[in-house]
Amino acid sequence: MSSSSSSVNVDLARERQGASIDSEDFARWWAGGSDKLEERRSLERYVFEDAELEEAVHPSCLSYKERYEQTIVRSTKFLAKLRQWHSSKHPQFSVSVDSLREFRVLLSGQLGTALFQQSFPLRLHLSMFLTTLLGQGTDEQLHKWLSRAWHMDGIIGTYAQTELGHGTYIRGLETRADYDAESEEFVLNTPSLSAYKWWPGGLGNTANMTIVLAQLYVKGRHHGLQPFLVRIRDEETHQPLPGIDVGDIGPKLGGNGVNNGFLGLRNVRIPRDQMLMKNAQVLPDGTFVQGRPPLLLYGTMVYVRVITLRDVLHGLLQAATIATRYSVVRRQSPIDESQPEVQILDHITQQVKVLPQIARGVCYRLAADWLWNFYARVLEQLEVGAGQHSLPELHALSCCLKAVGTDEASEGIDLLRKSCGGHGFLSSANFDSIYGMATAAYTYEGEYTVLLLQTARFLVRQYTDSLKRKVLPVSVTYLRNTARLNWGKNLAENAARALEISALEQTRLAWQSQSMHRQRKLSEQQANNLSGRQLTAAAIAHAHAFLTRNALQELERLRRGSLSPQVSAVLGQLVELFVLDTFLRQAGSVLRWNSITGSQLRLMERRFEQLLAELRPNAVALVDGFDFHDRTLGSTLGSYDGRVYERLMAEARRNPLNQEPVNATFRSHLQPMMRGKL
Ligand SMILES: CCCCCCCCCCCCCCCCCC(=O)SCCNC(=O)CCNC(=O)[C@H](O)C(C)(C)COP(=O)(O)OP(=O)(O)OC[C@H]1O[C@@H](n2cnc3c(N)ncnc32)[C@H](O)[C@@H]1OP(=O)(O)O
Ligand SMILES: Cc1cc2nc3c(=O)[nH]c(=O)nc-3n(C[C@H](O)[C@H](O)[C@H](O)COP(=O)(O)OP(=O)(O)OC[C@H]3O[C@@H](n4cnc5c(N)ncnc54)[C@H](O)[C@@H]3O)c2cc1C
Repeated sequence: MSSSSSSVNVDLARERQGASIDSEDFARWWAGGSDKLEERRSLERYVFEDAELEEAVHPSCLSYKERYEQTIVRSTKFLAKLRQWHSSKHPQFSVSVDSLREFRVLLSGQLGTALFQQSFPLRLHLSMFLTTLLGQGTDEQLHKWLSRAWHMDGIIGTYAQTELGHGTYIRGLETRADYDAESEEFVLNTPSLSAYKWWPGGLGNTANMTIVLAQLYVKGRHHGLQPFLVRIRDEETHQPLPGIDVGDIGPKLGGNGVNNGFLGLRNVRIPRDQMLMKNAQVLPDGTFVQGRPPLLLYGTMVYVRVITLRDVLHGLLQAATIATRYSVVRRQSPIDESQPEVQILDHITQQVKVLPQIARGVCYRLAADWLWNFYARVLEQLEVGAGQHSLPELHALSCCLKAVGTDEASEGIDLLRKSCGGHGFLSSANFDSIYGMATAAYTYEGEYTVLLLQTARFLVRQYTDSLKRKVLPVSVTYLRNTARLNWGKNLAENAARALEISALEQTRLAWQSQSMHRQRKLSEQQANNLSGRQLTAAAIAHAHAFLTRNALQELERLRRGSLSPQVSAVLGQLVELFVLDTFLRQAGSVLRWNSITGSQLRLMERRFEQLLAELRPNAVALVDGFDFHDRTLGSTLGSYDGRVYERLMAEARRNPLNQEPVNATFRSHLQPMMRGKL
């Protein structure tokens, strides 16, 4: 349970009593077992009961500079606490990809989001800086840097890849590192305005070191992009070092605690051993040695894409928790004129807005767990240098799931915001910061369309392999199944199969489009550009086919394990709702590629509505089961006690504008204006 149950709103209390599932039972499953649930709750108590971590005023009422300063004050305190707690629980701790992920899940899933609704700059150190060091550093480099970096001993890092002129097309990055064999140093430069690094989180005022992605030149010869470890601020004084031009890029639509920055480099020299050399090396005499495949340089991007699905599903479920609780507390309009006004969740149109978002978040979680395990397997294959590895499949899947997941989670969060009417628009409801973070993820770490095109490239290749009767990777085996839809009794199975057929046909269409343009003697790139609509549609359809099939398969797998009957039943309803909802939202594409009659479609719609009715009584128990602490939700509308109006009023009164009866602008401007003296 998230917080005290004293004076709970009566409607909310009645919902809890009337549920047929036990939210604690669900919470144990959701957390991965009772030990994990208890461990997280004890950590939350440890952090949230610290008064120093509370905010005196709502962050939306602070200036940009004040917000940065307050974020630093609180985030350093928070990280110190988190470290103490972590080392008491894990005394034998060693830094690894797994442990970083665990730490990152703590930061993004619950605690980090709770305390820093617009995120905080030190996150980049823990996510991208450490991950790149781990993935791209040699053993000697790890020995030298990793422990210091983990403990932030004189090091606060970030990851500087994007430039003012280029984010997507990273081969076009302009920052260069020229090797000087005499001094055994690299000389780094951003030769133009468009070469300035632009966007890295924490770069503005916080980081004193960064990994810089730069084009390597040795004796004038180009050796592609490489990562360099560059100190940008003095460890003691924090002054920018000679040749460094650094600052913050300014307020954004969301994530305003992140301190995204710019960086110019003029003849900045670093020792040879500060190029991260796990993949490629420059020997002292300037000999360039390409070790592992150059593509592995992109490893950090794959990691963050894999993990982003999990980040955004948490945001979606936070928004769904807020909207669900509000929807049972809020009463508006009677359905039957002779009866009192109903809880807005009793309007079926409200159920359509809220319940599918819960189902979506849960099924994204099933996909995110699957994707993480797949990522870990591929990492092992790469570590042992296996000739046959699944990196292309992982890249293709992580791209389309990151793209579609961030797009649909953002869309879901905004729908949930709108489902709360006017109050949903207030910053104190907290949809703005949840949305801001989710929609940022649509762009960062690979923009939506660009990632879809990467997936499509893989799909078309697999499709042509299928024509040659080759064995296909597991996530695309359906491309070989040319059977038409065989409508059966299991509606979810029909829907999942129809989505696979749509994905297959979209891929075929994309391939045909490319081939048609190639026959007109266009280059491969021109043909790809002209087929862009078909290619992106294929990648979106593939993501939907994967997400629905994966949800059905994971449900079966989990049911073979130790699910309680209650969790099994409600999970079954959620998975079915997700599959039917995906099918109905994609009706245009589905009907284009499948022969489905009007009455079959009506059956789907009826079952969809039935599922809404079945889930309605358990809606509150379900969102309680996600176990978001009130501090995590940070919302006047979504707190555990449902005392919405009291909290709205209290938050309004806390607003700095209400701390004095008459604002000074009355005398300085309003009154003179009324007297015609302005
Ligand atoms: C509310 C909830 C939200 C809560 C959130 C809370 C949590 C907050 C946490 C905050 C911390 C995280 C903050 C993250 C900040 C973002 C950091 C960034 O954006 S950093 C900046 C991120 N920037 C970006 O992401 C930039 C995006 N751009 C790119 O990634 C690339 O330039 C490109 C892929 C588009 C093209 O690259 P190019 O070199 O031109 O390649 P070609 O197209 O010519 O393909 C050649 C071959 O390579 C293959 N291949 C390609 N990639 C990969 C791969 N990764 N692997 C494997 N293979 C790959 C490809 O398949 C092809 O194979 P084949 O067909 O030949 O066999
Ligand atoms: C909140 C936030 C945090 C970030 N943090 C970091 C960070 O820590 N470190 C870092 O290095 N970077 C960071 N970035 C940068 C981020 O990775 C890039 O913004 C992102 O990769 C998109 O690149 P872009 O901005 O160049 O967009 P562009 O590529 O310029 O996109 C603009 C439009 O062009 C289209 N387009 C571009 N190329 C193609 C193509 N080949 N085919 C079809 N359409 C195309 C896109 O679809 C889009 O519609 C961050 C960005 C944000 C928003």
